[in-house]
Amino acid sequence: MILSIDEVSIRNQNKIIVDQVSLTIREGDWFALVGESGSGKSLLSQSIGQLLPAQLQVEGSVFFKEQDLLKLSAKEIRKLRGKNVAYIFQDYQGSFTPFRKIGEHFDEYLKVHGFSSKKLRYKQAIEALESVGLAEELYHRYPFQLSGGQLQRAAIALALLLSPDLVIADEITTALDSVSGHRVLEMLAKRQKETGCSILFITHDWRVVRRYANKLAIMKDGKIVESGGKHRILDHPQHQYTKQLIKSAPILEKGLPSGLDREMKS
Ligand SMILES: Nc1ncnc2c1ncn2[C@@H]1O[C@H](COP(=O)(O)OP(=O)(O)OP(=O)(O)O)[C@@H](O)[C@H]1O
Repeated sequence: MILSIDEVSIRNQNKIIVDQVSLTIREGDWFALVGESGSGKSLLSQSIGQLLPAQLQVEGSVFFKEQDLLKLSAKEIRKLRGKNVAYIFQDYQGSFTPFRKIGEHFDEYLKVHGFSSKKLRYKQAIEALESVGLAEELYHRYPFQLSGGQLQRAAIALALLLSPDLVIADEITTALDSVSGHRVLEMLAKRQKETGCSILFITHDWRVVRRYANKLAIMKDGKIVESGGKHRILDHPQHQYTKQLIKSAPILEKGLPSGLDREMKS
């Protein structure tokens, strides 16, 4: 077991936004978290790395390898983020500082985490870029000189640079066109195979769930209404809300996995 979220609640002054959520992520899982907008998926994922806005309070525990992340000091959680738990966000531009070259981000990240040899840092950065299909020359470019898809792939390379055990990906393809989005996901899947990391994947896209996830949890109004293996949930949804969601995703209702593949590749 990599991560165990136990009865986590998140509240602001007047209401409970996430209500006693529990879920478990195992080694190598691609765990999809789906549900309606505003149900608390992003806040739940931010609570794992203590990234919640200061005005929100969190209760419960988040065990990562027997360590309760919610109890770590600011310094301890900073050390863990990136090295053990890495985030990729929808806003790929926000992952990079506009006036610093792509390579400088990799260099700095490695330096902070104790890689003292400049030559080795360069080698590792180039390998990381190449692992997501990006050429060496992109190391020397500024973020604005890359396309959205290239930037998001660079963000994946950066997130996976230190081989984290868990990658939290929050709607990472929403801002991309479908071809670039597909490429980004294929690269993430390839890197997952290579590194064996687990992925907590927040999405609205059922085609992505169908294609990549092995586990699934459905969130509504701050609660998990159903969770389990992907096939069990897609083929035999129990909760009324899950049934509704699946029904409103026409590609799933038709039950055409091969049709799905055609669409994803077009
Ligand atoms: N900083 C904040 N302070 C107070 N409430 C917030 C804050 N951030 C988000 N919320 C509220 O908490 C609820 C859950 O937000 P969250 O972003 O986690 O939803 P989500 O399920 O990720 O939605 P989406 O799929 O649209 O991204 C929403 O009602 C949102 O308005």
